[in-house]
Amino acid sequence: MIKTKDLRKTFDVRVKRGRFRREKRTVEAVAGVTLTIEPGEMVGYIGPNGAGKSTTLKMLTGVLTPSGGEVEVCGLRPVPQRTRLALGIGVVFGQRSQLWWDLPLHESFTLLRHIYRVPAGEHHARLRRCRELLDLDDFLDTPVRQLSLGQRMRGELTAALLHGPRVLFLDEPTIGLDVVSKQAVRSFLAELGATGDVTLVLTTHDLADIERLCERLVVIDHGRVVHDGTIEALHARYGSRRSLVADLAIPLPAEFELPGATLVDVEADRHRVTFALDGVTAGEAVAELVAAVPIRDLSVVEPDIEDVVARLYAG
Ligand SMILES: Nc1ncnc2c1ncn2[C@@H]1O[C@H](COP(=O)(O)OP(=O)(O)OP(=O)(O)O)[C@@H](O)[C@H]1O
Repeated sequence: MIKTKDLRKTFDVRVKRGRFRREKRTVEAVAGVTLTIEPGEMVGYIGPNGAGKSTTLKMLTGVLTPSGGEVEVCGLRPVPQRTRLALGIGVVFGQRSQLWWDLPLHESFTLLRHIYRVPAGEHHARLRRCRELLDLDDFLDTPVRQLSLGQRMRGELTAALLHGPRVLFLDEPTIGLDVVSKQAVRSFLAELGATGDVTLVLTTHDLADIERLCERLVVIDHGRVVHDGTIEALHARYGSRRSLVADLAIPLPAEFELPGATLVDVEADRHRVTFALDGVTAGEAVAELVAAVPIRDLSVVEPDIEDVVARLYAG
């Protein structure tokens, strides 16, 4: 569905040198990205500020002409075939709007139907689905400029989907949303992704979006791909482990050892112990611990995606 080979984008910028001189400098925003994304995949495309994410998305959507390499989306070359590509893709940029500010939301949707020449039946069926899943009915008659950010974002998602795109590009779709709106947007996207009809490419700094939605994570830094795989593979690469946290009824005996796990923390006052599970399942570890000491409470903590991604960015 999406293919890039050694995709590159450079920008020529003028930087100040001394009081009067300006020097030309070339910024390599995307420095050779090779990717294949299959139909129906949900891919998180992340990286630190300035890594080249937006520039990549702009080349995939035909907004920017690549400086080098190859790119194909829905079997089309994005820049020369931009008009045809527009029929096959939907785009949501959290910071920008594709709606008409002075029109009620439903009129924006009607305009989009005419622009994309969507048959009335298809339009109404898709709109009905979005209205149900995104709870649009309370504000369909409200002018876009009066919508809250959460309401507008639900409108943006609908607008991006009404022509039935095969690929949806999302750039920070949950930025600035409160927890309830974030959950609504994430659930909607999860449901959309589960149908397998739409390929999702999601760029975000909110890693909870990625954890909830994306099996595959592509991490870019300084314009280059530094990880392409599952979140689990990233954890494995950095040796991040699950932990077993247990509140004990009595202190842990000094001689106690848990094979395949490492004791990483003891909070003396609460008799709370934390083991990193290196080579043992949570079930085996619990069984060993219960046999040795009475336990009041316990939990298994998954490795934190923020930690592992921060380590990747730092590296
Ligand atoms: N039009 C432009 N002219 C000059 N340099 C640019 C232009 N657009 C982007 N850049 C530079 O290219 C690099 C990548 O920018 P890009 O916006 O793609 O990063 P990003 O990963 O989307 O960052 P962020 O997470 O902050 O949005 C940055 O160094 C940026 O300054």
